[in-house]
Amino acid sequence: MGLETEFPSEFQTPAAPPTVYVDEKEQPWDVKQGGELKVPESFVWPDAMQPKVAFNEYVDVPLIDLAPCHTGDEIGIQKVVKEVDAACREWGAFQVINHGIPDDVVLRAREAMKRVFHLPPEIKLKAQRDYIKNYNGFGAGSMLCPSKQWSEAFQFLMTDEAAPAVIDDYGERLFGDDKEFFCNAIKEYLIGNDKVRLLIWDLVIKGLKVKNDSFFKKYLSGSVNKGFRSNYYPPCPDPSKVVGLVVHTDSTLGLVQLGDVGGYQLMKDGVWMSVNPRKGENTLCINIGDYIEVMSNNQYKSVIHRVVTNTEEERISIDCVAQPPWDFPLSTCPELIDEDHPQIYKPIIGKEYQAVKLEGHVCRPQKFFTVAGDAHLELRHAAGNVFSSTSDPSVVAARA
Ligand SMILES: O=C(O)CCC(=O)C(=O)O
Ligand SMILES: [Fe+2]
Repeated sequence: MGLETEFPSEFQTPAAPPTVYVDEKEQPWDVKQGGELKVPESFVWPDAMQPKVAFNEYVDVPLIDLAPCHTGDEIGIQKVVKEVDAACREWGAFQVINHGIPDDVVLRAREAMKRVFHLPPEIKLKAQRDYIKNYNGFGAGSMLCPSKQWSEAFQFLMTDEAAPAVIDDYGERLFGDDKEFFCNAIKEYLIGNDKVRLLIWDLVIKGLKVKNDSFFKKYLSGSVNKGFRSNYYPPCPDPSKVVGLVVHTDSTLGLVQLGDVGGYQLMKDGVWMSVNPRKGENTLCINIGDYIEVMSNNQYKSVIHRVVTNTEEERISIDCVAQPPWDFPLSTCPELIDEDHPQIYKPIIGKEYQAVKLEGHVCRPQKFFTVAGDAHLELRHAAGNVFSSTSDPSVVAARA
């Protein structure tokens, strides 16, 4: 079945799709060497890029209670706006409770994804990622990273109108006649996420004190593409040598359900920190993303993050995003540019921006569109991300 949301034709010839583990007979995490589970050599990352902070050396990122936004308590809402504003400026990420997605909806979505990731490779192959058309389906952790990550992911990007058919199609391929649980769980979860996204978006506009909010509102109007992405990180015999998900920033506002197991790490002031997933508390982790960083003239930060693994427990996360059509002109809100706050970013079309990311510049590709040229390149290196292109020697070494 054709999916409505396809990449523009410029994207349809990616240089080389990364390895898709699901097409191998055995998954790397199940391969025994001499009777013991070991990390295959091809998964070992260069020293400088190996994670040094453990999955459970937790820090608390700002935790914001959204309850007042549901009761309409004006004083409470003002407090939430201030908290969100401070978190976006300092961290680029925060966790929320009382976001409005009921516990049982979250649990069903998580259970559905657990069933998906536990399917045998030959079934997953039926939903293999389509690297030519739209990057939807099953595949290696990050499609932006040519090195092997200790994870796999299932994702799709689609318009609201296309969503039910896309989900039914994947349900059929993965579960046949038993697809109902999966389909209902994912559809319900997406509806819940839409409401939270609009709420956060509103708080962002209030926090930035923008008088004419149409600049921001345009972003989420019209034929918006919704993205669903679930990541699976199996236990790893040696987490110090591998990367679960490569260092990156999210393009757009991301609502990440971190699950109960640590592993999500963000970088703040040049230091990696493991975010406490707050087991059992029904939180969402909000990543501000690059687009809002650009729209806000760098007042709100797009958080640099990655995922590390552990030896004991598998980890599943679910990340939902929304983005305007590919020809959306990404630019800075005119109200947020003045003498004291000169424009940081050149305007760019959404698809050009994505093309830069897909080329392998996986983390804050600012060098391509800051007014000041290369000024922000340092950041990528500070994040330990030395991928500047797929011909980068360290990448080639890591792939060999
Ligand atoms: O697995 C996680 O916790 C985060 C996943 C993530 O960063 C992503 O899907 O962009
Ligand atoms: Fe991310």
